[in-house]
Amino acid sequence: MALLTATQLTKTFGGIRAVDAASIEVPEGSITGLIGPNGAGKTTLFNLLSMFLRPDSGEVQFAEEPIHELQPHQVAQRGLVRTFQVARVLSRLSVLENMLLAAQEQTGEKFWNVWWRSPRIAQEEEAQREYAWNILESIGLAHKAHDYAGSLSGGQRKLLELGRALMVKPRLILLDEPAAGVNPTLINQICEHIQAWNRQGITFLVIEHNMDVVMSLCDRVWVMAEGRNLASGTPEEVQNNPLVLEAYLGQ
Ligand SMILES: Nc1ncnc2c1ncn2[C@@H]1O[C@H](COP(=O)(O)OP(=O)(O)OP(=O)(O)O)[C@@H](O)[C@H]1O
Repeated sequence: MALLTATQLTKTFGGIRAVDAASIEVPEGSITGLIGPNGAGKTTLFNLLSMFLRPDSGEVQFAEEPIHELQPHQVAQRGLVRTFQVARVLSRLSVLENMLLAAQEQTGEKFWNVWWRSPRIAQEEEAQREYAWNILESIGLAHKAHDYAGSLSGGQRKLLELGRALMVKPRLILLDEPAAGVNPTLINQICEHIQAWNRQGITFLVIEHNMDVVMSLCDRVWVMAEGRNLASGTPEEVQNNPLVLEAYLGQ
């Protein structure tokens, strides 16, 4: 079953058609890849899928419901969250505080709920704290919980972004370049964490330029070029597709 389906999405910026009638399907339980040369429209497509940008036209269905009229926090409440190419961690807060804030930020929780601590809210906060610890342990960041997020390496920030996305117990995570700027050892660890969470039932759509990562991680890959769909198939099919090679070489 498709968990996410986008049909004929278009987005223009001034004269530039960043996404041009592009479609994509993400099967439930999959790790699906999204690749394409620089400027192909991948990040813009992510923004459209998570409602950070509104499409000029086209439709997005998540869990069989249309979501293209919703706000990003409403999309997150339904279980679709995204990470960013440049990790959006708050450097002057601790790793644990970043985790705790993520759930509130992503689901649009009201500010007064955060400081007006009724016993029920205090209890929920305790449960969230425990959940955050469990995630930090599972992604190997528990020993950094009380360090400033600003002191983390690029790869650890990417892990923290993954952790923050996991805080809202999502069904689907859109991961924007999880391996970019990360050292090879940590790339392997990030891949293992993604696979482990996938086995626990979370679906992933991953933008990635590192082809080794795409090949080892993804069940199926969609290729974009100049805002449009170019190809889709298994990683091997896509890698051997002459159109795909041409799009990359022509860059
Ligand atoms: N806010 C914006 N205003 C104007 N043009 C934009 C905007 N966002 C993206 N674009 C343009 O849209 C096109 C697609 O950009 P996008 O960032 O989606 O590509 P990408 O495939 O994610 O590229 P990369 O792999 O380099 O991150 C590019 O030509 C880009 O310059």
